[in-house]
Amino acid sequence: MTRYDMVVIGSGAGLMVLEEALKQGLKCALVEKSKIGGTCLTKGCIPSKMLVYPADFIRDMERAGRIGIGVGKPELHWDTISKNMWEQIDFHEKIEKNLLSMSNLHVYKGAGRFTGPDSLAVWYEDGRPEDHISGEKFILAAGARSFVPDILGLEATGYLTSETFFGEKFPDKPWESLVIIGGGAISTEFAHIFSAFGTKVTILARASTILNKEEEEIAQFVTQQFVQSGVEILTDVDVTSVSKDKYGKYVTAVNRVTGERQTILCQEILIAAGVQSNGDTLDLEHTGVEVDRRGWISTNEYLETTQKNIWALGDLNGKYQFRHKANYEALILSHNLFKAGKEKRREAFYDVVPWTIFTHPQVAHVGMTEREAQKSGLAYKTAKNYYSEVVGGIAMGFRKQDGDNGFIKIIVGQNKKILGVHIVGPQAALLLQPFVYLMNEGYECPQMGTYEPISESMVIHPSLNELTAWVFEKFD
Ligand SMILES: Cc1cc2nc3c(=O)[nH]c(=O)nc-3n(C[C@H](O)[C@H](O)[C@H](O)COP(=O)(O)OP(=O)(O)OC[C@H]3O[C@@H](n4cnc5c(N)ncnc54)[C@H](O)[C@@H]3O)c2cc1C
Ligand SMILES: NC(=O)c1ccc[n+]([C@@H]2O[C@H](COP(=O)([O-])OP(=O)(O)OC[C@H]3O[C@@H](n4cnc5c(N)ncnc54)[C@H](O)[C@@H]3O)[C@@H](O)[C@H]2O)c1
Repeated sequence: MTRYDMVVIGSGAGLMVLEEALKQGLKCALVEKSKIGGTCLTKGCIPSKMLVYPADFIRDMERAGRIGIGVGKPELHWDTISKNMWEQIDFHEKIEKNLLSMSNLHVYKGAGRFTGPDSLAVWYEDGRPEDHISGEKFILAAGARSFVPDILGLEATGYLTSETFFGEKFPDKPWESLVIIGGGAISTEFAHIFSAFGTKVTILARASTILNKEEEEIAQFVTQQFVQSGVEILTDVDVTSVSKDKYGKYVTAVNRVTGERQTILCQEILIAAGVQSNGDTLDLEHTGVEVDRRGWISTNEYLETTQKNIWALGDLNGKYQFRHKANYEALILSHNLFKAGKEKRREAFYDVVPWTIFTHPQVAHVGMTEREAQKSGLAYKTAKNYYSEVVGGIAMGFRKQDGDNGFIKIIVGQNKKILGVHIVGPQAALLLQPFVYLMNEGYECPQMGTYEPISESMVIHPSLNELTAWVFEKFD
């Protein structure tokens, strides 16, 4: 049995810790059962944004008349759009080649499961005999996978998840109609993409609104914009069954409040009902690693699990599922493992986690919603400003009475402390990011006037903010 100084399971943000370990000259193993690069690169943030941008462009063209530009009906070149997207996904091959050339690293392309607190079996899909390895330290970065609700007829009818969409079920052309089950981030990004590409989209959401983690006014605003663009939204519904015949797929949903039943005919069904931990694939019962009742691995502020030689980061610990959050944790862990003495260890904080839903209009979020501020009992005040109130927005064609006139809403506590910021409209991610830096100043970053609030903050991924924030990593 080969023994390693460090074994990393999962090649998303896990790669960042691995790279640091390799730089230190440690003998390392990487265990990855799928494409190297993880969800973000191969089936998440990056390929989805290669589709979002063309969809944004179509929506901008549609409103160009307001600023005095005439354009014809946009023509969709699906081959070009798909090619650009697959080029990004295929980057995993380059990363793998590079890793394979490293002398102090062995890459195991299989599924890892613990056989003891410091030993792992690697199982291969192609039937090769298992490998057995052991390690001094283990980094769990195995992420999460789509949660598929138990719906009558679903398996027999067939459906997509983000994993199969960015895989074997990628369509030859946009569907004529699509039902999306779920009303969160994936749902609203895919609804934007495919409605702009001409697909008739219906969203079936269990909650009383789509985007139910967002500021209520913003969820309503996006709902109105979607309806305006022809997206049908049914909220408060339970999907009870699906079936198919020669005309297509049928999705039946029952309103949880009124009991009304509705059946929708569509060409394809996308499940976007949240994610579940991949912790259950790791046979953690052979270790002392504790998981919570939903299977997320419990970690403390140092990303330590309850087993002293095992750390966990990213989606797997259930604390916000964003790539920039996983990166933040990977940097903290690398620092603590390789650069710090015990007393100088960095702690992970989750008070200032920003995100952007790249739907249309874009939605950006950091800190508390007003409802959360109310619940907290803190004294607070709010303020709103609309795109139509500033020349930049007016020049983009926004007027007070326009239905798509987006806004920023801030929630501020005592002593001018920023509690929450929510933006809906063009470039929301870019507009939000400075608030993230401010919210971190004097908290994560003790000295004022340095670039630390930028370099130490989470930077919304994948947004153009990375252009300005990552420059601090490029010193000669
Ligand atoms: C469609 C979509 C769009 C998204 N868009 C955004 C976005 O715009 N911005 C954003 O910040 N986040 C986005 N996310 C979320 C983001 O992708 C995740 O938060 C992030 O990738 C998590 O990184 P990770 O390193 O924790 O896990 P992952 O990147 O998921 O890596 C885990 C890896 O572990 C492997 N693995 C799992 N179990 C085992 C095992 N037993 N043995 C071996 N290997 C194993 C998996 O194959 C996987 O490659 C999106 C997600 C999806 C699905
Ligand atoms: N731009 C981004 O940062 C981005 C984009 C896409 C995905 N993501 C991440 O990926 C993860 C997965 O995205 P997601 O959209 O699947 O999850 P999500 O948690 O954002 O949304 C899931 C939604 O589905 C609803 N739901 C659950 N079960 C349902 C059912 N049976 N029927 C109808 N609705 C149901 C939930 O109420 C929830 O609103 C998220 O955690 C998110 O953080 C991020």
